[in-house]
Amino acid sequence: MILAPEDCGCPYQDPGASISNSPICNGMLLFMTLLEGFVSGRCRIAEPCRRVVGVKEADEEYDFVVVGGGVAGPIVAGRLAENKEFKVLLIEAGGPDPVASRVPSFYRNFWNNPETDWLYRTQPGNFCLNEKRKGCVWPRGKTLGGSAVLNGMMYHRGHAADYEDWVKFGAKGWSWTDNRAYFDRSEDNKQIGSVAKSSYHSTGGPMPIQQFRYTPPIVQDLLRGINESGLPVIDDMNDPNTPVGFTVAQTFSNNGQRYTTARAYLEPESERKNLHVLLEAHASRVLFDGTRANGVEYIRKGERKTVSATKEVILSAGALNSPHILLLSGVGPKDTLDKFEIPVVADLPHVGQNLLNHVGVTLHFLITKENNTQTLDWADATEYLLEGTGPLTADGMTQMSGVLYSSLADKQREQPDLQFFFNGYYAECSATGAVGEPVGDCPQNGRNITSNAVALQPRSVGYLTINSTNPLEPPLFYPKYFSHPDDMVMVKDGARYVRKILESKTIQSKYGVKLDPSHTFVCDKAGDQWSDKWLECMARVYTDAQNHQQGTAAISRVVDNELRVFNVTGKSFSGSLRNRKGAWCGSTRTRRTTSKAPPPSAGWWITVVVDNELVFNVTGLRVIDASVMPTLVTGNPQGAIMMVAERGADFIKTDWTK
Ligand SMILES: Cc1cc2nc3c(=O)[nH]c(=O)nc-3n(C[C@H](O)[C@H](O)[C@H](O)COP(=O)(O)OP(=O)(O)OC[C@H]3O[C@@H](n4cnc5c(N)ncnc54)[C@H](O)[C@@H]3O)c2cc1C
Repeated sequence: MILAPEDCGCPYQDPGASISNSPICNGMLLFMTLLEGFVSGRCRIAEPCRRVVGVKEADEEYDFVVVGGGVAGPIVAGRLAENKEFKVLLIEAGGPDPVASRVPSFYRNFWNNPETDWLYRTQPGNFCLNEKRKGCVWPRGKTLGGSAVLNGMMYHRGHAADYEDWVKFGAKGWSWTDNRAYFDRSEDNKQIGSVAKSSYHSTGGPMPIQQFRYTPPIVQDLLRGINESGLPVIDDMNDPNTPVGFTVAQTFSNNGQRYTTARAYLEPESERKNLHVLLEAHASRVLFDGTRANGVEYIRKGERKTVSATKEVILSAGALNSPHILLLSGVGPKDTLDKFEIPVVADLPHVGQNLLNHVGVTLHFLITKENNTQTLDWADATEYLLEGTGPLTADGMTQMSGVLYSSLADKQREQPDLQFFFNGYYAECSATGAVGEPVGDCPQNGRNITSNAVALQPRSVGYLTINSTNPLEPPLFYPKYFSHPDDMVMVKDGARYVRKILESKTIQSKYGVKLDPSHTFVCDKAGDQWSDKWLECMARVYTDAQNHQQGTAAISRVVDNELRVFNVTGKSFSGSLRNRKGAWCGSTRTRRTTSKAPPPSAGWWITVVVDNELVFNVTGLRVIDASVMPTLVTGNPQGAIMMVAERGADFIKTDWTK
């Protein structure tokens, strides 16, 4: 019965990138291809009638052009298109949201796949040394849905103190209280009254939030072990009354399926005619008339094309790509632009700076009381296809997380600076679907799991820059991990908590967990296991470069409080930002400036009084994504990025509906 595709009442649509290319299931083509075919044949998963597959070609002109269909872009485009007067284009470099990625257990199947991942790596340094000095791997989603197609789906809003830090950084009007309504606007919490309380969650937004339908037994045992270790077990990481503790996280999911913002906020072109989605279109630069952004150049099927934006261009290409596009467009540090002979539109020294990311150590363990077998089998696959339940509805141990204070944390602020992740028991691959199929060709005693201890407030700050003017050549990423000694202190503190948990009575008696010698041997000479020196060696070799990059076009450095790109050029000044009618519309700032920009030819602008002279901002250009978040949120960032996108869309709508 499960073999036959269902009749969904709409023609079959492109299912997007396939898991058959997944490097993680190398050599398991037959079973994985069959399973994927069955998944694509289920109406409630593939939803062909609701599928966004993109327009064949873009029109010549739109009111708004949004670049990047990841987490932020679909929210911005979807919210703008709610106004029927606006004509909106969303440009995405990758293809459609892969249907198979809706199966939560295929969490890792789209990593390292050139069809869905930008395949980024950092520049090498004294970290990620297991990668043979080639830097760290940074998976980044290249598909409609963006990095949310590759991510662990954990929903976290951060802590109130995070947004106090934003305000301290200069992001006026971005406190927890200011942001709260926009978190609420996006959320449709399915567990209010059980796991979540209505006082800090909401319903009715486009994004479904809930725990997965399946939790592997080891997760419950880990929570028992955590309790035995005297560490807190809590219901909800978003409850401000329990700022630290471990739990089964709530996720961006519904009915056993992953939800991206592309799925939650976009509708097919047939239903929303004023929103076009252009897929497989790589935006190469923003086009300007003077300092006014008026379009985007993109590369599609090997051809360079342009599209006009009569009102605004919005960059939502993520913290690694939005600054890249800015630099290629002549918005960035003048010396860099001069070096590559890119005409300077705005000398903004902070573009690409302030590259922040959580960082930690991955510790490898063996469960000695179990064999290393595949978690995915026919029975689980059938259960998922027929009932929408079972191990395929979850991402194994990844659904569990916790946050704690390191020895450096300021507990008064209730801002934890450590986060913990656990990995294993993924129902992601199988060659035959047989129960108990061994993992790999060489049978091994002991199941592999890992745990990560991560610093949420690292002091090391990186940067990115360009290596060429070729838009298809990736930027250079310098994360500068562990360049500040505090970061290592936090990571070591975290690793010791992991030890405590995995050495707890329940975990030892049921699973017999021990460190995996095939990984620890590298640091044998550094010192005794768990000693300071050994931990430092482990952190530098098995660096956990998280995927929470933020800050590269930060509010108050690159964009103003309403996410408009600055172009304050001229002399040092201290003045107020006013609109054409003279109304005050922004905070005063003082900065060194170099040259004067010509007035924009059309559209709105903000004037700035500079020693009695008038200069004009870059107009018609905003950045709305993780790039603008000036300091790290202490938790998984997608929830906060969604809040930023909701606010950004609101700023634009307010400006253009006056
Ligand atoms: C493996 C992994 C696990 C994660 N786990 C979690 C988690 O559990 N919870 C959580 O909250 N966060 C998690 N994150 C982080 C989260 O996914 C990101 O922070 C978030 O997706 C960033 O959103 P964004 O909109 O800024 O960028 P993205 O989601 O990366 O979207 C950017 C989009 O722009 C497109 N794009 C880029 N350049 C161009 C161009 N030149 N032209 C056209 N399009 C372009 C990209 O293809 C992409 O679709 C994880 C991330 C990864 C990679």
